[in-house]
Amino acid sequence: MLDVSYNWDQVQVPQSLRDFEKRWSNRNHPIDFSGVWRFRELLPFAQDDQIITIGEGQTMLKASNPVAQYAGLNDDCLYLQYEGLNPSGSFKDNGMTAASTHAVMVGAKVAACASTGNTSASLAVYASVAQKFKVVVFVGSGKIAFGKLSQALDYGAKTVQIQGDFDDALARVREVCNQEGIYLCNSVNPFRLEGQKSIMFRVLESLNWEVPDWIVVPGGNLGNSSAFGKAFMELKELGLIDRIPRLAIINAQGANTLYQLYEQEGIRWNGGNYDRAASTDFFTQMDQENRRASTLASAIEINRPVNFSKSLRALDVCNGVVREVTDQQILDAKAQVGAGGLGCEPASAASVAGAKLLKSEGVIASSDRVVCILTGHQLKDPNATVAYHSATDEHMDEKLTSHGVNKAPFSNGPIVVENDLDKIIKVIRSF
Ligand SMILES: Cc1ncc(COP(=O)(O)O)c(C=O)c1O
Repeated sequence: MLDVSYNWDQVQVPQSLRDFEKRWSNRNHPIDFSGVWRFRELLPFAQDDQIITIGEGQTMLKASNPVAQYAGLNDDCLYLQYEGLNPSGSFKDNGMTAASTHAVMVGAKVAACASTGNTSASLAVYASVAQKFKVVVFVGSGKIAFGKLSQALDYGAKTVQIQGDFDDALARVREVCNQEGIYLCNSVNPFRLEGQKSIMFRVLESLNWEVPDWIVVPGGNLGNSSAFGKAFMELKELGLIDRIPRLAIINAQGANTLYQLYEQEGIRWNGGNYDRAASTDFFTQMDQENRRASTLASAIEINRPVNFSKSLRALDVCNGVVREVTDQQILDAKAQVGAGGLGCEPASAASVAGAKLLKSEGVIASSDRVVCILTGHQLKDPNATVAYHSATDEHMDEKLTSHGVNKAPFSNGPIVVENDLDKIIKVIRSF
């Protein structure tokens, strides 16, 4: 795994974090307008005129009391960082602006990624805006939500649907990139993680540069969590913050490799000397048994996270914990996030389900300030949303039940009424 490291002595980092904020008023300046490049001195690998941006990172942090109550936290203690507001509808744009910039810097003519959907949507939009390189995306068959697939197709990416899941697609795209000299845009690309650090810069900025107690993030390929750990490590090193929040990474139960390795096998970063033999044995056994990830939160349906080692570093830096949540917990939390004002896709709601779980365990206190990252927009996966809300006591969607979702306590299904004014009014009055 490659890591980007800077010689900070040679970077003119603003002395006050507020200097980044001031750039916000400069709305006509494309680089200041970006919620990633506004912080460019903290990811200083490109010149201003090399940056490819579409105004990503105009996202917001919002306290949500309904969601706080659901998770068992006090009012004003739970915040949602809404990364679904990005141009392609997910956090991936934070990383893809950085990877696309680097791709053009090194003269790439073709870029590629494997994707559970959001990475491909994001790469496709940057390629269509930059018009400097072509894109090939690899997706597993039947494994991608339609909202996401439609984006890749519409932005003109060549889409290769291979028989297999995300883990298969990623293994193949890495081979293809090596063999064909194609620029790889999965989060194994360290420049992507540089862009994703900015999610934490914006969280801190929104909290008036006060460090929260917890950051809770869904874990799939573990790029976000790795980037967040690096962001806090560097901010502390630069003297821009004086303490580091705790990090909770939340796996879906059906894709819980990190949970198993960190919480059950007890593997720790240990200054970089983590127990490689134990993790290699784990993955070898996984291959021998052909164990496949399976969750309705398709964005995190990943069993072989490429950023495993970097996430161990992040957990070390942030005194972190890892938890697993069921698809039932994820979809219930998702419905609460939606009803609380900011819709998200299933994977994102793992963060809220995880915060609730950690509160019930007493790991998170009810007065802790907790930031849950909503990684993707609600419209990415409407099938999951409609299936949950259409559930009744008599009928549950088969796809839900096959993933252990047997009830929908927060469903809000459509009410069927005859086309008759009196009957419609009767129904409305019954609300
Ligand atoms: C919506 C959403 N949430 C979470 C993740 C997982 O993020 P990471 O791979 O950085 O752990 C993804 C990755 O595809 C995603 O699309």
